[in-house]
Amino acid sequence: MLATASPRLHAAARRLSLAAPPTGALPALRLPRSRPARYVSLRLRASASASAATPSAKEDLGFEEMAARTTRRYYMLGGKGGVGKTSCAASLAVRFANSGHPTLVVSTDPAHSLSDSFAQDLTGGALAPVEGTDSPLFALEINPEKSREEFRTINQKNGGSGVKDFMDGMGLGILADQLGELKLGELLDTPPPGLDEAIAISKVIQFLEAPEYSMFSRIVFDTAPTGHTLRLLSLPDFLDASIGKILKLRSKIASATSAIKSVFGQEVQQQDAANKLEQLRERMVKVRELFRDTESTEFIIVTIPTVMAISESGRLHSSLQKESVPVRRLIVNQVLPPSSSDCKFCAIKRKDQARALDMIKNDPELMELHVMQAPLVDMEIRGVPALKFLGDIVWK
Ligand SMILES: Nc1ncnc2c1ncn2[C@@H]1O[C@H](COP(=O)(O)OP(=O)(O)OP(=O)(O)O)[C@@H](O)[C@H]1O
Repeated sequence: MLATASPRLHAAARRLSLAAPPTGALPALRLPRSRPARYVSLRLRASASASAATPSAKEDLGFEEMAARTTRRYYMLGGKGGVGKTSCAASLAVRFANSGHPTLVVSTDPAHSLSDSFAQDLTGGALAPVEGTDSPLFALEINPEKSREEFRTINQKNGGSGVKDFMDGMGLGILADQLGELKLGELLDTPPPGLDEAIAISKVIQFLEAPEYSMFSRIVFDTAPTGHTLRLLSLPDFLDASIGKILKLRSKIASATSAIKSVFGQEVQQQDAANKLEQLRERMVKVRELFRDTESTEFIIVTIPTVMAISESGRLHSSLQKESVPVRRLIVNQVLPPSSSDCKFCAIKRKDQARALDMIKNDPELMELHVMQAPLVDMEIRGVPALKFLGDIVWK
């Protein structure tokens, strides 16, 4: 038998499915119009140490450990496409909000599904309050296209062929070629996958530094599928190195050409572009630091019990370890619960799942993680009541 939701929950889900959120372009990040009326005191337990990147045998990694400490903590949920990252991230956010933490859940996945998950329109690019939790819960879908546009603007100012022609004309072609070798134009024109997500995360970090957002003690990220996340992690080092070189080169060029450029009125523009690049580099460094901060951040891998998904989770885990990103928990979603009356299809499916679950037990890296199983439930998980239902089962 599958994990069964109550008829009331089913009725609530049916009502929500009639109110699908509209889609549309997302404007820039805005502040929420009003603060939530209701605040409940934090029911927090004594502080528990969470500094280890891998769990020790004695460490209790239940939900209490996640809810302990009033200081801000970030949880990034990631994994293969379609395994249930959004459902798990949204259910964790609801669970935090119901245990006393003012919480923000952010989607940086270009294919947003937070709106669908909360059955609420979150497409405005602003923090949207989510109704129905004990403590404030806000949700935010960041538009990766916007981040990309912002990046392209830097390129337009920073020199495509215009700058090269200009430098050629001044006998500075060699330097222009050096710039070309760094593939700056290419990089800026077609930003590498993961860059838009990195910029989106850095934006969230940036605005969370403002005093009006200090109330959020738990930030849950619903990240893009595995490939993007891995590229995002290697991106800061790559950008750090290339932008560093570019800026050095640019200052050499600037000193040689400033007089002539000022005649053409380009000096200010160049400086502005250099500042923006430097700003971007700093932001990327911050994202990298956040991902690696064992005190405040944890990456939770979400998977399903299939050989393919678990193999990919193993690779994701290795890459995260290589990048020193703290990972301690693994969610196996959509597990068929035991049953005494299986149909043939279910019996075969169950055997397949058991084989896949054995892979975790036998994997030297994955076996070290705290494994949580989430059952396959008999309803679509949409809206706060359904997310609470899932969250209470998974986050124990
Ligand atoms: N435990 C579960 N039981 C039943 N249905 C589930 C469960 N977990 C997720 N689902 C359903 O599976 C679908 C995909 O889930 P979700 O959007 O959370 O996945 P995702 O990994 O975020 O997907 P994407 O990679 O496309 O963003 C949704 O329809 C969701 O309701």
